[in-house]
Amino acid sequence: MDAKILVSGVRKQFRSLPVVDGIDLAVAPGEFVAIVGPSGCGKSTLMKLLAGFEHPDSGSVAIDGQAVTRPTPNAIVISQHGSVFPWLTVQENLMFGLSGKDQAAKEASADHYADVVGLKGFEKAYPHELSGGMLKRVEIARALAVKPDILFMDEPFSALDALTALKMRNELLRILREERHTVILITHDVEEAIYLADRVVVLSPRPTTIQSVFAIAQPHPRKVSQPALQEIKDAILGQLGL
Ligand SMILES: Nc1ncnc2c1ncn2[C@@H]1O[C@H](COP(=O)(O)OP(=O)(O)OP(=O)(O)O)[C@@H](O)[C@H]1O
Repeated sequence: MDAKILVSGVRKQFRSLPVVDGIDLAVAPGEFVAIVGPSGCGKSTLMKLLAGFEHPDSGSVAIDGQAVTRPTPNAIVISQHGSVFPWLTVQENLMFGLSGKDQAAKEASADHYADVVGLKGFEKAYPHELSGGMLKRVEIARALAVKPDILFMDEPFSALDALTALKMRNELLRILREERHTVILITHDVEEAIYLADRVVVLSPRPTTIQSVFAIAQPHPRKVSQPALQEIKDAILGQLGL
């Protein structure tokens, strides 16, 4: 099968600081790949290269066989910082970025995705009336509403409390069962990576390269406490020097 995302020999440095040192990675359509690595190794830089926000010094990134030269509309980035517009209601936030002139169709789509992420009844609420977890849901709904092929998620749940983060993981899996997306997730949380992903890529310290890759074949829902997954977790932590 042709790769959805194909990364070939990608290198990047900022002034004299080498950050990404030759990454090769092929991601299949619909695959969920988690990326873990030591703090500051270059994870976010790699994601920006994949999403077209940064350009490699050498090597290439292709999506559907097309070289990535700038951010493409069929891929959406969800970051830890959040980007919900505080002056717009939930519904207006979800309509933002939808093309077409048909206001009623946009409203219907916004309401559908509010429902998908469990925000039914909050369509007219403003962000300041929502909890942190609900805001994250707005962000995920807004990303899904534009029906992207690829979701780039950079520590999407790291600002949430532990319980909400656990809930959001399950929400994400539920949504992915209904709407197929290719997902690249950057996380510091090895358990989160094992719980969600089909493959976990472990990056080396900066300048980063791929140190190892773990395939996770267990069906969902997974229990990270099961022996096979514990073994993978220990191996990943070992790779990270822990
Ligand atoms: N635009 C930039 N200009 C200069 N240096 C940069 C730029 N972006 C990132 N860097 C540097 O690249 C290195 C890797 O940063 P990056 O954010 O990619 O790491 P990370 O693995 O995502 O970090 P963390 O684990 O802390 O989130 C850091 O030393 C950072 O200072």
